[in-house]
Amino acid sequence: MPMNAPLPYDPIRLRHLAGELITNIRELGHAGWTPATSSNFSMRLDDQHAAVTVSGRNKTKLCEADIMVVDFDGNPVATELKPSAETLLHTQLYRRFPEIGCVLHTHSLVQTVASRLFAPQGHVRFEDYELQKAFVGNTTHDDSMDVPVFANTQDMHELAAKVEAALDKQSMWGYLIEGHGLYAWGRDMAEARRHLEAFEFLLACELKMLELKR
Ligand SMILES: CSCCC(=O)C(=O)COP(=O)(O)O
Ligand SMILES: [Zn+2]
Repeated sequence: MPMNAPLPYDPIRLRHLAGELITNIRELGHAGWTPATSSNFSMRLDDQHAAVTVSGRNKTKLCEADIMVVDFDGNPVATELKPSAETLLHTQLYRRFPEIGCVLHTHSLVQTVASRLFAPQGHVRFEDYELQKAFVGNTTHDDSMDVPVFANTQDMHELAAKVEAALDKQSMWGYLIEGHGLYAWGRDMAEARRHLEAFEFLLACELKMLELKR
C-alpha cells in the first residue's frame, strides 16, 4: 500500500475492537488458557477485514501494538506485522458466516487433554447437560451435541478445508484440534466467550466422568 494512502478500514472501530480484545484476552491469559504465547483471537472489523492478534505475543500482557488488521485471505493490511500463524482458521469463518463477529482460540489444559482423549472418535458428544443451553440454538439439555476433533497439522489450508467440510454437514460453535486446543466463535465477544466457557466446562465434566468411571 503506498505511503499516505487512506486506510481501507475504519481506524476508530479498530481501536474500539482492540480494547475489547485486549481486556478479554488478558483475562483468558490470567486464567491459564494461553500458556507460552499460545492462542489467538480476532474480531470482525467490516465485511472484508478482521482485527487479529500478532503472532507469538504474550497474551497476559497484550497491548494495542499486538493487534493488527488482515483481509479475509489472511494477508496483513497496512502493516509489516506478522499475523497469527492460524489466521486462516479465523478468516474462513468471517468469510462464510457474515453474522460471526468474534473467534477465540485457546490452549487450556482441559481442552488439550480432551482433544487427545477424544481424537480416536473424531468428536466429543455432550448429552444431558443443562449448560448445553449456553450455545445459541440449543433450547434444551435433551439435544445431543457433537464437537468435532480434527487432527493437528501445521498446514492451515489443509485444516481449514477439513473445517469447511464439517461446516457443510453440521452447525457448530467450535471444534477441537488434537493435542492443540479449542476454537470457539459467536456473533460478538460476549457470545464467543460464553461458548468458549461452556466448551471448557463441559469438556472438564467429560474428563471427570471418565476419571470417576475408571
Ligand atoms: C507456542 S503456541 C504454537 C502456535 C499456536 O498453536 C498458537 O495458538 C499461537 O500461534 P500464533 O501464531 O497465533 O502466536
Ligand atoms: Zn493454537
